[in-house]
Amino acid sequence: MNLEQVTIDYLVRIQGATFGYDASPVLEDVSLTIPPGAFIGVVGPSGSGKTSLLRLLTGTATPQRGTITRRRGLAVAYVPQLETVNWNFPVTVAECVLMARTGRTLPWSTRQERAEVHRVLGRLGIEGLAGRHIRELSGGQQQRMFIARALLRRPQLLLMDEPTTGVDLTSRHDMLHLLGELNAEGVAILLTTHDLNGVAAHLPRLVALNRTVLAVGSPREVITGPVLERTFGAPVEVLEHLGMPVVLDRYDAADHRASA
Ligand SMILES: Nc1ncnc2c1ncn2[C@@H]1O[C@H](COP(=O)(O)OP(=O)(O)OP(=O)(O)O)[C@@H](O)[C@H]1O
Repeated sequence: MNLEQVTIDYLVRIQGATFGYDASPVLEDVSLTIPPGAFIGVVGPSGSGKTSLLRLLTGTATPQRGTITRRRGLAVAYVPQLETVNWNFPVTVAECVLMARTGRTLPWSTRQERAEVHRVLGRLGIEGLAGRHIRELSGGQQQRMFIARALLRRPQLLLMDEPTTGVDLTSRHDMLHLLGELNAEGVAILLTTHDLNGVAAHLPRLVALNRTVLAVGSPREVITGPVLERTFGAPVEVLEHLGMPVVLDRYDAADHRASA
């Protein structure tokens, strides 16, 4: 075993990365390491660079300064924000999933490819929707379909942009449960979320991002008044409930003070 094999214990490492779409950077001096088995949530306000960070991780964007090192042969899959998808595209769920693998749809697929699509749809509990048009799915089902597409690539790292936006409470809970299972099976996960109480507080590790990484740690270390104020640029009140941090938005905070 050579020295490199001994010391590389990460899937992706970003060091001092600066990135912008034009002259002004949207990410500046970002350093972040994703170890094998990680389950990380990235939190930050709209426009803070969360999607851009995912683009650096997938390799669809390249930093103007700094480096990104990926473990050799790393399989990365990306689940986009639902609102960026053209849901009128005339395909069924099975076809859409299959296209992620082959670029082709059903008439030209092999029996093995179709069997794999059904296996992965079954794994996500949406096998019964295989023949439906993608437009007919609920938000939670659409997310599952995209996770199915991602899993077909057998990723070691799954990147997800806002996986719980537009889904109801039960679907959000099911989604977190599913992601927890995938993570326990060895898939590293990094997702972005706006939902501090419903999603971020339940993840093992968080990154607070606003143009640069402002904090990395457990929810108790990151979901704090000072870190959130630096990240979101406004005072945030944080309580503790059953050992977990709970963020009060201003409206809730006012109610809380009134009833205290
Ligand atoms: N393709 C693009 N061309 C030019 N500017 C872009 C492009 N994509 C994003 N930006 C800008 O880069 C900044 C960071 O955007 P990004 O989408 O990474 O933030 P975000 O944290 O994911 O936001 P949100 O939470 O709203 O999805 C924003 O100011 C945005 O307007």
